[in-house]
Amino acid sequence: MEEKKNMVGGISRKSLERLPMYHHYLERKYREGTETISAPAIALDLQLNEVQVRKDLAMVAKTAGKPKLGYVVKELIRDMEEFLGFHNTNQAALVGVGSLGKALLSYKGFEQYGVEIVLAFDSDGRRVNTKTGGKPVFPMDKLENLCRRMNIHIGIITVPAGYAQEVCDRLVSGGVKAIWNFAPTHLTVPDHVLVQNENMAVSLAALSKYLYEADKEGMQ
Ligand SMILES: NC(=O)c1ccc[n+]([C@@H]2O[C@H](COP(=O)([O-])OP(=O)(O)OC[C@H]3O[C@@H](n4cnc5c(N)ncnc54)[C@H](O)[C@@H]3O)[C@@H](O)[C@H]2O)c1
Repeated sequence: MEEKKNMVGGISRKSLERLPMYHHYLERKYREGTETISAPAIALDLQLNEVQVRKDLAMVAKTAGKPKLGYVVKELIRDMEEFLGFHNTNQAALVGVGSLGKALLSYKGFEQYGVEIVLAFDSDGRRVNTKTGGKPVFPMDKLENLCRRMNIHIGIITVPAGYAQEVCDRLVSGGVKAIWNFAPTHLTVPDHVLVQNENMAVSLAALSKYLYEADKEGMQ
Protein backbone atom coordinates (compact mmCIF):
# COMPACT_ATOMS: atom_id res chain seq x y z
CA MET A 1 0.00 0.00 0.00
CA GLU A 2 2.81 2.34 0.99
CA GLU A 3 4.51 1.38 -2.26
CA LYS A 4 1.40 2.29 -4.27
CA LYS A 5 1.32 5.69 -2.57
CA ASN A 6 4.91 6.48 -3.57
CA MET A 7 4.97 4.96 -7.05
CA VAL A 8 2.95 6.01 -10.10
CA GLY A 9 3.11 3.97 -13.30
CA GLY A 10 6.36 2.36 -12.13
CA ILE A 11 8.20 5.57 -11.22
CA SER A 12 8.45 7.44 -7.95
CA ARG A 13 6.01 10.26 -7.32
CA LYS A 14 8.95 12.56 -6.56
CA SER A 15 10.50 11.94 -9.99
CA LEU A 16 7.13 12.28 -11.66
CA GLU A 17 6.49 15.59 -9.94
CA ARG A 18 9.77 16.99 -11.32
CA LEU A 19 8.97 16.12 -14.94
CA PRO A 20 6.40 18.89 -15.60
CA MET A 21 8.93 21.35 -14.18
CA TYR A 22 11.58 20.15 -16.69
CA HIS A 23 8.99 20.31 -19.44
CA HIS A 24 8.05 23.90 -18.64
CA TYR A 25 11.73 24.87 -18.41
CA LEU A 26 12.67 23.13 -21.69
CA GLU A 27 9.82 24.77 -23.54
CA ARG A 28 11.07 28.16 -22.38
CA LYS A 29 14.65 27.34 -23.41
CA TYR A 30 13.42 26.20 -26.81
CA ARG A 31 11.44 29.44 -27.31
CA GLU A 32 14.62 31.35 -26.41
CA GLY A 33 16.50 29.50 -29.17
CA THR A 34 18.43 26.87 -27.16
CA GLU A 35 18.89 23.78 -29.35
CA THR A 36 20.86 21.45 -27.08
CA ILE A 37 21.14 21.30 -23.32
CA SER A 38 23.11 19.22 -20.82
CA ALA A 39 21.96 17.71 -17.53
CA PRO A 40 24.43 19.85 -15.51
CA ALA A 41 23.07 23.03 -17.14
CA ILE A 42 19.52 22.04 -16.27
CA ALA A 43 20.54 21.12 -12.73
CA LEU A 44 22.24 24.48 -12.27
CA ASP A 45 19.31 26.52 -13.62
CA LEU A 46 16.68 24.61 -11.64
CA GLN A 47 18.86 24.29 -8.52
CA LEU A 48 18.55 20.50 -8.53
CA ASN A 49 21.04 17.73 -7.86
CA GLU A 50 22.89 16.86 -11.07
CA VAL A 51 22.78 13.09 -10.47
CA GLN A 52 19.05 13.33 -9.91
CA VAL A 53 18.54 15.27 -13.15
CA ARG A 54 20.60 12.71 -15.09
CA LYS A 55 18.50 9.88 -13.68
CA ASP A 56 15.22 11.66 -14.42
CA LEU A 57 16.19 12.45 -18.01
CA ALA A 58 17.57 8.96 -18.67
CA MET A 59 14.18 7.56 -17.67
CA VAL A 60 12.37 9.77 -20.20
CA ALA A 61 14.71 10.35 -23.13
CA LYS A 62 14.70 7.89 -26.02
CA THR A 63 18.23 8.82 -27.04
CA ALA A 64 21.10 9.37 -24.65
CA GLY A 65 22.56 12.84 -24.25
CA LYS A 66 25.77 13.46 -26.25
CA PRO A 67 28.99 14.23 -24.38
CA LYS A 68 29.39 18.02 -23.90
CA LEU A 69 26.32 18.90 -26.05
CA GLY A 70 23.74 17.03 -24.02
CA TYR A 71 20.21 16.51 -25.29
CA VAL A 72 18.48 17.99 -28.32
CA VAL A 73 15.90 20.20 -26.59
CA LYS A 74 13.12 19.64 -29.13
CA GLU A 75 13.50 15.84 -28.93
CA LEU A 76 13.65 15.89 -25.15
CA ILE A 77 10.40 17.90 -24.98
CA ARG A 78 8.74 15.42 -27.34
CA ASP A 79 9.98 12.39 -25.35
CA MET A 80 8.81 13.97 -22.11
CA GLU A 81 5.33 14.71 -23.49
CA GLU A 82 5.04 11.15 -24.70
CA PHE A 83 6.25 9.76 -21.38
CA LEU A 84 3.76 11.88 -19.44
CA GLY A 85 0.90 11.01 -21.78
CA PHE A 86 0.24 14.66 -22.69
CA HIS A 87 -0.87 13.61 -26.16
CA ASN A 88 -3.49 11.11 -24.96
CA THR A 89 -6.22 13.41 -23.78
CA ASN A 90 -8.14 12.04 -20.82
CA GLN A 91 -11.58 13.37 -20.13
CA ALA A 92 -12.35 14.51 -16.61
CA ALA A 93 -15.48 15.24 -14.59
CA LEU A 94 -15.48 17.76 -11.75
CA VAL A 95 -17.76 17.52 -8.72
CA GLY A 96 -18.52 20.67 -6.71
CA VAL A 97 -19.02 23.81 -8.74
CA GLY A 98 -18.23 26.33 -5.97
CA SER A 99 -15.43 28.91 -5.82
CA LEU A 100 -12.62 26.48 -6.60
CA GLY A 101 -14.62 24.27 -8.97
CA LYS A 102 -15.64 27.26 -11.07
CA ALA A 103 -12.04 28.45 -11.30
CA LEU A 104 -10.85 25.01 -12.47
CA LEU A 105 -13.68 24.69 -14.98
CA SER A 106 -12.82 28.09 -16.45
CA TYR A 107 -9.10 27.39 -16.75
CA LYS A 108 -8.07 26.58 -20.31
CA GLY A 109 -4.56 25.33 -19.60
CA PHE A 110 -5.17 21.70 -18.54
CA GLU A 111 -5.50 20.38 -22.07
CA GLN A 112 -1.80 20.81 -22.76
CA TYR A 113 -1.25 18.32 -19.91
CA GLY A 114 -3.59 15.77 -21.46
CA VAL A 115 -6.63 16.53 -19.29
CA GLU A 116 -9.89 17.97 -20.54
CA ILE A 117 -12.69 18.71 -18.07
CA VAL A 118 -15.80 17.97 -20.09
CA LEU A 119 -18.60 18.12 -17.53
CA ALA A 120 -19.38 18.85 -13.90
CA PHE A 121 -21.81 17.83 -11.17
CA ASP A 122 -23.25 19.60 -8.15
CA SER A 123 -25.87 18.83 -5.52
CA ASP A 124 -27.16 22.41 -5.46
CA GLY A 125 -30.22 22.78 -7.69
CA ARG A 126 -29.30 26.41 -8.41
CA ARG A 127 -26.05 25.33 -10.06
CA VAL A 128 -27.30 22.44 -12.17
CA ASN A 129 -28.37 22.81 -15.79
CA THR A 130 -26.09 25.83 -16.12
CA LYS A 131 -22.69 26.09 -17.78
CA THR A 132 -19.41 27.17 -16.22
CA GLY A 133 -16.42 27.80 -18.46
CA GLY A 134 -18.58 26.37 -21.26
CA LYS A 135 -18.93 23.01 -19.40
CA PRO A 136 -22.40 21.69 -18.51
CA VAL A 137 -23.25 21.14 -14.84
CA PHE A 138 -25.43 18.10 -14.12
CA PRO A 139 -27.32 16.96 -11.00
CA MET A 140 -25.67 14.27 -8.88
CA ASP A 141 -28.17 11.55 -9.81
CA LYS A 142 -26.66 11.52 -13.30
CA LEU A 143 -23.05 11.05 -12.13
CA GLU A 144 -22.41 7.29 -12.41
CA ASN A 145 -24.37 6.89 -15.62
CA LEU A 146 -22.81 9.86 -17.45
CA CYS A 147 -19.28 9.06 -16.31
CA ARG A 148 -19.62 5.49 -17.59
CA ARG A 149 -21.26 6.48 -20.87
CA MET A 150 -18.66 9.14 -21.58
CA ASN A 151 -15.76 6.93 -20.51
CA ILE A 152 -14.54 9.49 -17.98
CA HIS A 153 -11.25 8.39 -16.38
CA ILE A 154 -10.45 11.33 -14.11
CA GLY A 155 -12.61 12.70 -11.30
CA ILE A 156 -11.88 16.09 -9.75
CA ILE A 157 -13.24 16.64 -6.24
CA THR A 158 -13.95 20.20 -5.13
CA VAL A 159 -16.70 19.63 -2.57
CA PRO A 160 -16.40 20.36 1.19
CA ALA A 161 -14.23 17.78 2.98
CA GLY A 162 -17.17 16.12 4.73
CA TYR A 163 -18.67 15.04 1.39
CA ALA A 164 -15.48 14.12 -0.43
CA GLN A 165 -15.47 10.37 0.39
CA GLU A 166 -19.04 9.79 -0.76
CA VAL A 167 -18.35 11.74 -3.96
CA CYS A 168 -15.16 9.74 -4.46
CA ASP A 169 -17.06 6.43 -4.04
CA ARG A 170 -19.60 7.52 -6.63
CA LEU A 171 -16.90 8.53 -9.10
CA VAL A 172 -15.24 5.14 -8.65
CA SER A 173 -18.62 3.45 -9.25
CA GLY A 174 -18.82 5.52 -12.43
CA GLY A 175 -15.58 3.97 -13.67
CA VAL A 176 -13.12 6.72 -12.76
CA LYS A 177 -9.54 5.45 -12.35
CA ALA A 178 -7.79 8.58 -11.09
CA ILE A 179 -8.94 11.20 -8.59
CA TRP A 180 -7.60 14.73 -8.29
CA ASN A 181 -8.68 15.66 -4.78
CA PHE A 182 -8.75 19.26 -3.56
CA ALA A 183 -10.71 18.54 -0.39
CA PRO A 184 -8.44 18.50 2.68
CA THR A 185 -9.25 14.95 3.68
CA HIS A 186 -7.91 11.43 3.22
CA LEU A 187 -9.77 9.36 0.64
CA THR A 188 -10.01 5.57 0.66
CA VAL A 189 -10.08 4.00 -2.80
CA PRO A 190 -9.71 0.52 -4.32
CA ASP A 191 -6.22 -0.54 -5.39
CA HIS A 192 -6.78 0.21 -9.09
CA VAL A 193 -7.59 3.88 -8.40
CA LEU A 194 -4.93 6.57 -7.99
CA VAL A 195 -5.55 9.60 -5.75
CA GLN A 196 -3.55 12.77 -6.24
CA ASN A 197 -4.15 15.16 -3.34
CA GLU A 198 -3.77 18.89 -3.85
CA ASN A 199 -3.36 20.18 -0.36
CA MET A 200 -2.85 23.93 -0.47
CA ALA A 201 -2.58 24.06 3.33
CA VAL A 202 0.69 22.10 3.09
CA SER A 203 2.16 24.59 0.61
CA LEU A 204 1.01 27.54 2.69
CA ALA A 205 2.47 26.00 5.85
CA ALA A 206 5.84 25.78 4.06
CA LEU A 207 5.62 29.47 3.08
CA SER A 208 4.65 30.50 6.61
CA LYS A 209 7.46 28.47 8.14
CA TYR A 210 9.97 29.96 5.69
CA LEU A 211 8.86 33.53 6.49
CA TYR A 212 8.87 32.80 10.23
CA GLU A 213 12.45 31.48 10.09
CA ALA A 214 13.57 34.36 7.84
CA ASP A 215 12.07 36.82 10.33
CA LYS A 216 13.88 35.15 13.23
CA GLU A 217 17.19 35.28 11.35
CA GLY A 218 16.58 38.94 10.50
CA MET A 219 16.19 39.72 14.20
CA GLN A 220 19.52 38.15 15.15
N1 LIG B 1 -11.50 27.87 -2.51
C1 LIG B 1 -10.23 27.57 -2.41
O1 LIG B 1 -9.32 28.34 -2.71
C2 LIG B 1 -9.82 26.23 -1.94
C3 LIG B 1 -8.47 26.05 -1.85
C4 LIG B 1 -8.03 24.81 -1.45
C5 LIG B 1 -8.91 23.80 -1.19
N2 LIG B 1 -10.23 24.01 -1.26
C6 LIG B 1 -11.11 22.90 -0.97
O2 LIG B 1 -11.92 22.66 -2.11
C7 LIG B 1 -13.24 22.32 -1.71
C8 LIG B 1 -14.21 23.33 -2.29
O3 LIG B 1 -13.94 24.63 -1.78
P1 LIG B 1 -14.81 25.87 -2.29
O4 LIG B 1 -14.21 27.06 -1.64
O5 LIG B 1 -14.90 25.86 -3.79
O6 LIG B 1 -16.24 25.52 -1.65
P2 LIG B 1 -17.67 26.08 -2.08
O7 LIG B 1 -18.53 25.98 -0.86
O8 LIG B 1 -17.55 27.40 -2.77
O9 LIG B 1 -18.17 25.01 -3.16
C9 LIG B 1 -18.49 23.68 -2.85
C10 LIG B 1 -19.45 23.18 -3.92
O10 LIG B 1 -19.69 21.79 -3.68
C11 LIG B 1 -21.08 21.54 -3.80
N3 LIG B 1 -21.39 20.38 -2.97
C12 LIG B 1 -21.46 20.29 -1.62
N4 LIG B 1 -21.74 19.04 -1.24
C13 LIG B 1 -21.86 18.30 -2.37
C14 LIG B 1 -22.13 16.93 -2.61
N5 LIG B 1 -22.33 16.06 -1.62
N6 LIG B 1 -22.19 16.53 -3.89
C15 LIG B 1 -21.98 17.40 -4.90
N7 LIG B 1 -21.72 18.71 -4.73
C16 LIG B 1 -21.65 19.15 -3.47
C17 LIG B 1 -21.75 22.82 -3.33
O11 LIG B 1 -23.08 22.93 -3.82
C18 LIG B 1 -20.82 23.87 -3.90
O12 LIG B 1 -21.19 24.24 -5.21
C19 LIG B 1 -13.21 22.30 -0.19
O13 LIG B 1 -12.99 20.98 0.25
C20 LIG B 1 -12.07 23.21 0.18
O14 LIG B 1 -11.51 22.91 1.43
C21 LIG B 1 -10.70 25.21 -1.63
